[in-house]
Amino acid sequence: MASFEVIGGRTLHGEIIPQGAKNEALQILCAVLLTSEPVTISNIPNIRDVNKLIELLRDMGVDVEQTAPDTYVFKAEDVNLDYLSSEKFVDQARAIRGSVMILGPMLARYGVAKLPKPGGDKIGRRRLDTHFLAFEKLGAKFTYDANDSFYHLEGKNLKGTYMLLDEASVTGTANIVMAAVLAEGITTIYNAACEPYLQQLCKMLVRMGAKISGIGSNMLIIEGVEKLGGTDHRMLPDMIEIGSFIGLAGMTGSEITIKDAQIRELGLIPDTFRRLGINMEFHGDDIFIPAQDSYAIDTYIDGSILTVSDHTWPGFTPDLLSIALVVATQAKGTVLIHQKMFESRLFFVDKLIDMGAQIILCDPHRATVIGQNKQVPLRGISMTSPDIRAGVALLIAALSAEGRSVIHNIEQIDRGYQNIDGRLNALGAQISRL
Ligand SMILES: CC(=O)N[C@H]1[C@@H](OP(=O)(O)OP(=O)(O)OC[C@H]2O[C@@H](n3ccc(=O)[nH]c3=O)[C@H](O)[C@@H]2O)O[C@H](CO)[C@@H](O)[C@@H]1O
Ligand SMILES: C=C(OP(=O)(O)O)C(=O)O
Repeated sequence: MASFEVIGGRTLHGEIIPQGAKNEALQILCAVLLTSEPVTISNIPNIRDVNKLIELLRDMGVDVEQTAPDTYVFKAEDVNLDYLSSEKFVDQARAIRGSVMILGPMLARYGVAKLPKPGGDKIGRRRLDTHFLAFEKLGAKFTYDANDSFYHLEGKNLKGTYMLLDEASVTGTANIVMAAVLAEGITTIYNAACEPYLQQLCKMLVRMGAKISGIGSNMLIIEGVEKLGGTDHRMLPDMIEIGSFIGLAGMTGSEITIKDAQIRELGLIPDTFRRLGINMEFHGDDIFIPAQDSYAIDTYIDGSILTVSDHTWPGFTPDLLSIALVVATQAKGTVLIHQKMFESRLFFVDKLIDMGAQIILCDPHRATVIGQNKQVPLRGISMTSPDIRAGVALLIAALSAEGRSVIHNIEQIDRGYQNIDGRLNALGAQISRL
């Protein structure tokens, strides 16, 4: 288990370029399985989860060539179906959440797919029913083996149909879209998730020859085609990393410019941090966050306490609530953080309380944060990162705190943030890998 040692209390200064989006990358990489032609993908983040998925694809028989540090060409001509029965496949698929999205493309192209329970953050129940109910609607036969937690799918002739998803699952929608593009006839997916990740996936599939309308809305209409061809695709900047940097700047009183942030794709992220008191200016597509000695949480128009809660897109993403929470601990004012989707994502507040933050964990989903207006700084402690976003929230807390902190289990952070210590040290942070 690797750790970061962080010497807090330093202000940072300078420009930072966000990495390519992790959750988009996981979808886009799986889509290369849909064609035998080359697919060139650029702005691929160099992070653990993405590298693991690339390795998995290579081991499945996909030809993978790295042509630049962030660019790869994939050619899925000879996919080895037997590999899905190997022990190595089980280990690889169990290590990341993104592996679940090989199911749709494999089913669509080869009529068969299987997967053990995928990995990802342990942040509460993460059911996959939406995926399998939809595959069944397309005509696939689904079985679940409870002994080894293996999901099996079979179906050579998928047929388009109307479906109303039981929830707007992000990876679920990606999986269904990737199965439907090669199904016969028309598939209508209502209550589809519509995050920028999915919009990017759909746009890429259209460039490959798919027929998809309604992109960006919660109703996707897909007319199946016989085959798809190759394409080029460039990943958007990671909106969760951008939100994390906005929070970091506010909390540490730093002046930071986030370069080429593709602001129109950020939805409510900038405004949510503004309501927590963080000033920012848009200079073209750059976000400039000036140094602030203090910042104040907004109230509602009637003066009542602000709530920051997650929602499916275009609502505020659940992946930034932990960052919003940590930012609030040093703001002036009070906020209720309401994590509606996941039931175990707020428990990391214990560590912030140990650092001196004023937080009441009301129940697993809600925490009231009473900001200390930078009058009482957090103090450095030793702590363990429970999940990727809590890990970065703790890193931000440690960077703002007085003294030395040690964060254990930083593999969680490395899952989704490329060389975070090197990039933040270049802005003046003091983070060492132990
Ligand atoms: C690899 C990847 O892309 N992971 C993201 C993806 O995970 P993932 O696709 O696994 O998450 P889902 O969208 O399926 O659902 C997340 C959780 O929210 C619940 N739920 C979902 C939709 C809904 O309308 N109501 C509801 O309560 C689900 O029951 C589940 O517990 O989307 C999540 C929700 O944005 C993000 O946190 C993850 O970072
Ligand atoms: C929960 C997350 O990732 P995963 O779905 O890969 O666990 C996340 O990116 O915040």
